[in-house]
Amino acid sequence: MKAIHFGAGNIGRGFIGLQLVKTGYEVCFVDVNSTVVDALKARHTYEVGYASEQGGRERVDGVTALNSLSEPDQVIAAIRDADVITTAVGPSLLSKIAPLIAEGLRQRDQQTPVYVIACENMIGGSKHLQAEVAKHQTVAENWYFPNAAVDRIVPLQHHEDPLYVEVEEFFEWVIETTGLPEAYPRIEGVTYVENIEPFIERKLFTVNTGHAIASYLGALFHKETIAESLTDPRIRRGVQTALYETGWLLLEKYGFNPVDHSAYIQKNMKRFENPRIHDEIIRVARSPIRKLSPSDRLVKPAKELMERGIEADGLARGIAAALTYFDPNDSESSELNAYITKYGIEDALNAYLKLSATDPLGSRIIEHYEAMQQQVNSIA
Ligand SMILES: NC(=O)C1=CN([C@@H]2O[C@H](COP(=O)(O)OP(=O)(O)OC[C@H]3O[C@@H](n4cnc5c(N)ncnc54)[C@H](O)[C@@H]3O)[C@@H](O)[C@H]2O)C=CC1
Ligand SMILES: O=P(O)(O)OC[C@H]1O[C@](O)(CO)[C@@H](O)[C@@H]1O
Repeated sequence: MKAIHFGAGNIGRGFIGLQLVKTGYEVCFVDVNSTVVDALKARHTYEVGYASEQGGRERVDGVTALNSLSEPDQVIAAIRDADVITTAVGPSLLSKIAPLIAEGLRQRDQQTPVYVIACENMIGGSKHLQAEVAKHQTVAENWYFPNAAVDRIVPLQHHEDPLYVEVEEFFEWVIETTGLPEAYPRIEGVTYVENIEPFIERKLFTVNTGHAIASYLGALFHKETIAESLTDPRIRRGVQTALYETGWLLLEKYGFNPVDHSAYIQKNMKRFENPRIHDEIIRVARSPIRKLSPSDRLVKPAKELMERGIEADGLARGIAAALTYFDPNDSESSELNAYITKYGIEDALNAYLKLSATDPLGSRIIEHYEAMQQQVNSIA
């Protein structure tokens, strides 16, 4: 059994590659980072460490890698032979890897099924990748693109060994089975469900909404990590408020049990506070334009709540904080900041969040944004 995994980064090595190897796949990582690719090719093994009370390390053996920039033909050949293709490159890069995947799929024996699973923080990731592949190649009937949700906190890594990756112990990987043949491959640790929507929204609107707001409020109050942010009652309250709002929405939409969902929120607050994980604000806050887009973790639940006549003030505050965020090393943050400086907050709301300053959510965001501007000046 062969698997190709695009993106030998933190979640690629620390979660997806690990589970594939545990299942018995020979895993070939594809990446553009030559340090990581060369080390994987030379050693064929790496270690995953656990940031938990028990700690411990696991060896991931029998892996190799290819560089998609310098070895595109080899990547295409590897796709020809693969049973499963997974990705963890970041949502905005799926369009970049799609041509190579399309060419590899085109060259396959068309009788053999293949499963392509995007493991990205986005709703409908695999179907989005399928649409990107379809721009280059007609998608055959037995190329399956089941949507997935992946959850494990893997912070930025700062080790001498470029392959070592430290992860939290908790993980959840959910794959949608609707439309798959009976004999779809089972991956160790994966939960298979017929309808992924409740799972991906529960995860995105809790783990990712809470994390994002902790990061943007954290940046506003000059914190360095998520755990540090949550020791500040102003930030903690902001995160909890937003999570009870998204919780209300999830209960309305999917009929989750309120007691179970409250426990899920508290479990995630504990994950954010894990003292063994140094999760830097810059990682969790990265790509604010994507995180502020109408289909992502902040604006989507806020809009859906307001449409139901339910308050979303905590989310509005989190969104405002995201609009104040600035990291000069993050291209999206730089773009957003330059846009706000040039055209003002109302136009930015329109251009990036697809919200008008006069609608109830837009006007709440602007009120918070203006209050925060004063706060920025007073705590600077
Ligand atoms: N780190 C985490 O805790 C989690 C991350 N995710 C998702 O996984 C995805 C990756 O996140 P991370 O692993 O944290 O990021 P990362 O930056 O550590 O890994 C991304 C990898 O993709 C590689 N890459 C970039 N362009 C490429 C290309 N054209 N072809 C092949 N590889 C390419 C990069 O060199 C890097 O090694 C994101 O969508 C993220 O939302 C999901 C759950 C948890
Ligand atoms: O990877 P993204 O979408 O930029 O967002 C970072 C988020 O993803 C995770 O790494 C995993 O869901 C969270 O820890 C964090 O909230």
